[in-house]
Amino acid sequence: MSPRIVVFGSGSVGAYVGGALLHAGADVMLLGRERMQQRILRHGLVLTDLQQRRIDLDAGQVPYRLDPQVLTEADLILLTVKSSDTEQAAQTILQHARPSSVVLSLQNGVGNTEALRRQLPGWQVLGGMVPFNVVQTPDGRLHRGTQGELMVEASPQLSPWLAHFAKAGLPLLERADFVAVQWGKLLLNLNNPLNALSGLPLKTQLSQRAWRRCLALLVDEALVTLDAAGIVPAQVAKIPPRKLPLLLRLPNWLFKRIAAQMLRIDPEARSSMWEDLQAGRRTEIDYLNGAVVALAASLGRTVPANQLLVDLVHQTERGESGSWDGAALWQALQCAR
Ligand SMILES: NC(=O)C1=CN([C@@H]2O[C@H](COP(=O)(O)OP(=O)(O)OC[C@H]3O[C@@H](n4cnc5c(N)ncnc54)[C@H](OP(=O)(O)O)[C@@H]3O)[C@@H](O)[C@H]2O)C=CC1
Ligand SMILES: CC(C)(CO)C(=O)C(=O)O
Repeated sequence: MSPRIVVFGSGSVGAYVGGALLHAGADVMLLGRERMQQRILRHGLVLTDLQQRRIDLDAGQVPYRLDPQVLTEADLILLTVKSSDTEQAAQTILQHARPSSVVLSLQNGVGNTEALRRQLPGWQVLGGMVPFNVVQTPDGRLHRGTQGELMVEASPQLSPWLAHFAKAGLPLLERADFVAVQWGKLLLNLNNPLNALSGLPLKTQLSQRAWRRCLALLVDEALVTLDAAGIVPAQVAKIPPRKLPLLLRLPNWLFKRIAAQMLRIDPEARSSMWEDLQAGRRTEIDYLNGAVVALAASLGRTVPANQLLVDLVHQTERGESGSWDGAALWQALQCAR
């Protein structure tokens, strides 16, 4: 019997990765909530990407479960809940899964693997990083709108699954410097609140210099903080972290020529935080820009631009604030500094 994968928290990323593995013949169970189950019952599981690839799975072919009991059969648990659900998910794993199962977090943020290790002492917990974007489209697809390869913390425990991921078109790039990878990804995720507050698709938002200047400020603050903490972020995209602020500040015509890679984004793509605000869910702001605020505070420093974004997103979660335009936010960030 081939080892079983359970994707715990099968929303945008989980159902996309799980669906691709299922299509490639892996033994996969999707564990999630009613919202995604209903979507799959209505539309099937349809995966598309910016290279026009399409996978169509009928609802009957997709084992989507709501009962965490399925964790008892898991050899590999792919954790894809949002960061605020990690602690509860760890308790559920502890209650139902076998301690011999491997837990691979595919979440954003720098604290999830540590939180899991704290709550699952003695378990094999590994970090993973999803570089690409997945959105749920109104016509029922899960659409991957950007490129990049999955990175995972190097471990022999993953060897039974490497071939399955490769066959699914999602090869796992093993990295020994995983904390650096997580911080490298977090620098890119500093754009999540900007994208969410702009209400614009990622490509449109990043095409506007005002928004890029806001992002450059957030990245500047994070880089200074990481330097002070002795953390060197890894390069996880085409552009090295240190060059990012300079490139982001370029005028539109030059940015489009020099950083064309950054705009190789499907017009449909939006950040996961935009999806959260649309669905009226709690966002991951405390785990993204909030992680920079917390690291700075631990060093007796402040990062006013990132702090302002944390505050604005919380206001928006409470319905006290709406969307912004880039120039107005740029002004507000300048005032905050
Ligand atoms: N979307 C993207 O493009 C990317 C996302 N990521 C990261 O991946 C992680 C997942 O993001 P994403 O897929 O967008 O999030 P989603 O909110 O789309 O998916 C998470 C799913 O987990 C479900 N869930 C939460 N708790 C439980 C539980 N206890 N039992 C069962 N199901 C549960 C949620 O249900 P419900 O909503 O009903 O609560 C939801 O369907 C995040 O850390 C995100 O930052 C990384 C790269 C790209
Ligand atoms: C891929 C990326 C950076 C897209 O914004 C993301 O991680 C997210 O939406 O959470």
